[in-house]
Amino acid sequence: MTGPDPSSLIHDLLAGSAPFALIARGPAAGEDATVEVLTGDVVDVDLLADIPLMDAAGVAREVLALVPYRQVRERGFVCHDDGAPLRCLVIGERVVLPRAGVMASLPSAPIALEGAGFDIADEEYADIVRRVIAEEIGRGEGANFVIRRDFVAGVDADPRAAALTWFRALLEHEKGAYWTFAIVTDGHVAVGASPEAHVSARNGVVTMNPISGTFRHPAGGATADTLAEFLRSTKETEELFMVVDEELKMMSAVCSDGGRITGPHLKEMSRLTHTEYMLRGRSDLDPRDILRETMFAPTVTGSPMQNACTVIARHETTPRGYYSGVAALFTPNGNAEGPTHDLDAPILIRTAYLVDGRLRVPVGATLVRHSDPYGEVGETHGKAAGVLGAIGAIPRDVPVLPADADPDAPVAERRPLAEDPAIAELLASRNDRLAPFWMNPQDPDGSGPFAGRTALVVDAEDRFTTMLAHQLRHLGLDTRIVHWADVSDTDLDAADLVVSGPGPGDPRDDTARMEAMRHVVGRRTARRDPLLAVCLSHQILADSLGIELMPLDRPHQGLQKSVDVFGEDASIGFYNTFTARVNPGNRRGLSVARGDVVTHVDLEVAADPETGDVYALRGPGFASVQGHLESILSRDGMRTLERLIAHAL
Ligand SMILES: C=C(O[C@@H]1C=C(C(=O)O)C=C[C@H]1O)C(=O)O
Ligand SMILES: NC(=O)CC[C@H](N)C(=O)O
Repeated sequence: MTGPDPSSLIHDLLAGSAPFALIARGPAAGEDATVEVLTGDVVDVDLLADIPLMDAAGVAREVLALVPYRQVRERGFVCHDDGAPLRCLVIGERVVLPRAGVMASLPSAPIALEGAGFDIADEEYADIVRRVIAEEIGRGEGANFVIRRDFVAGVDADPRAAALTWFRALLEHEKGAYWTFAIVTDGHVAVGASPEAHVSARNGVVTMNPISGTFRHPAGGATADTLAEFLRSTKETEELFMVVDEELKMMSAVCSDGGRITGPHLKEMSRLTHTEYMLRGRSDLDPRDILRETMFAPTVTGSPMQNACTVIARHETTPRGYYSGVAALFTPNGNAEGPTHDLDAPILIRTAYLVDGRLRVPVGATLVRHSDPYGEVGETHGKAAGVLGAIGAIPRDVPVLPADADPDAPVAERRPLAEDPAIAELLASRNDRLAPFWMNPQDPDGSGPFAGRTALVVDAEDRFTTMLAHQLRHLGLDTRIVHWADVSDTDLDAADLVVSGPGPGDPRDDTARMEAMRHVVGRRTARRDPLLAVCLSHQILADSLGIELMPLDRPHQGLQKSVDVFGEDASIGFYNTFTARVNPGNRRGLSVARGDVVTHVDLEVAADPETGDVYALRGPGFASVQGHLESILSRDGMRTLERLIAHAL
């Protein structure tokens, strides 16, 4: 490769004052590995739509944007607002250099840290985990939430030198990163090795890469046995499924074909191994719109995503800055039609920030119903360790050789554990549980059984509605989604089918949202107009029929279960903390818990024979379901959805 001499270029970056970005995409090794060196001017903008992709003459140009977490306000979501700018490096020059040459030119003298440690103590973090499980998941606020803590230290070094030193250290000591990068702008340094691509768009193909499930390597490194044990963990498996569901909601919002999943794969890093899926679909949206619709990943926020922002604001006391935002590279693609730019956007995790002599390395863990508080504490240490080890804040991992190893033998690159047949088998077997609808290519002909009819989906702040809408379209329905606050009676009365959606919270509350959903359900049933009520709306419907609502002993947030739905077994995904409950044994009947208030004499109840938990209801013109037929966890989702709609219509 020809090009400028890496050492003089690095020297200029170090000595100069202009902003720059260094990006190493893909695996650390390999002869054709490169580093992209980007320089240009910095512009701070307010909104994603303001990212200046065109110059004054209307010519497409390349832009690298640092998108802070506070940008969720664009979606109407809440956050602690620190005013972190949406910072754009409008690229004037791009140079691509061989990685080895750049590495050799980067500084390596250690950067001293002072007063290093976590801002939130381990015990305090464990308490937060307990509170989130009890007060959020335990009150139906959602299935999984990511709460962060920050490793902080004082740094008395030149920020540019620190940036280049840490960038080198990450290239040397971390592996498996999607992007290793250093972004230096006035007064702000961000250096990281992020494993996770949030979203990319290339030639009309959108890809998302949910990563969840974290295996902390034991001393001496991961082995097939220890990894297999991790892969068998229900918690880790369900955690990954939950974030795939949440990202499929985003894919269904931006892709005409909803998105298809492949995987699971392993992401093997220096001290951790993660599990991941890839989601792919087609979209011709402007990449800035794709980014807005997908802000931000559930793997770093939670689900349902909007309420996760509220939960984060309740349990984190300081603003996130860029943590869990993205670095978004918009590159002109020269296409004559469609979007002018491709997008590549890693999530800003495993990243060190240096501002005003303070180092900050934020890190979070996904908290789910069966999280162990100290397990999650350990996970935050494990995730921070990749960056902290590389920058010398904690000891670097020294590879431990087996006792019988020949110390003089050349160090062989270890075979990826993903190639171990037992591991490959364990990974592949995860898909047996999942919905074929989201795994297989879908034929998009739209001539399903309900063609010619309209559906209105009412969103109660859980974007499972986008997946439902996609499935409804697949079944032939002409489908529109409307937010609960925007739905009019005229809209409600006009649709052939109303699908009243799921949502966070206690269905017995009297918030404006719950009242609005009660109105939707009440109006459709009173008029005997076809209604399908899902999860929260199913609970609201049950309540209106006099069936009692109560919290489950243990939340079913992100749980897969095979249940009887009116005489057919169906494997369905559940995301509920509350349940409607009839007297056990009363599988189909009229006598419900508050027996004499039943308003529909021909109500059918599909309930658990042991607990009396109501899984589905049907009556004249309506059907409802506690589970999420749209979830990847619902292997029998499509079939059951079609049956219930056929009944309601
Ligand atoms: C939240 C972080 O990482 C995310 C959470 C993961 C998990 O909980 O298993 C795994 C990878 C990332 O998607 C972080 O590094 O701060
Ligand atoms: N997904 C949902 O609609 C959940 C409903 C309700 N918030 C519960 O937890 O039970």
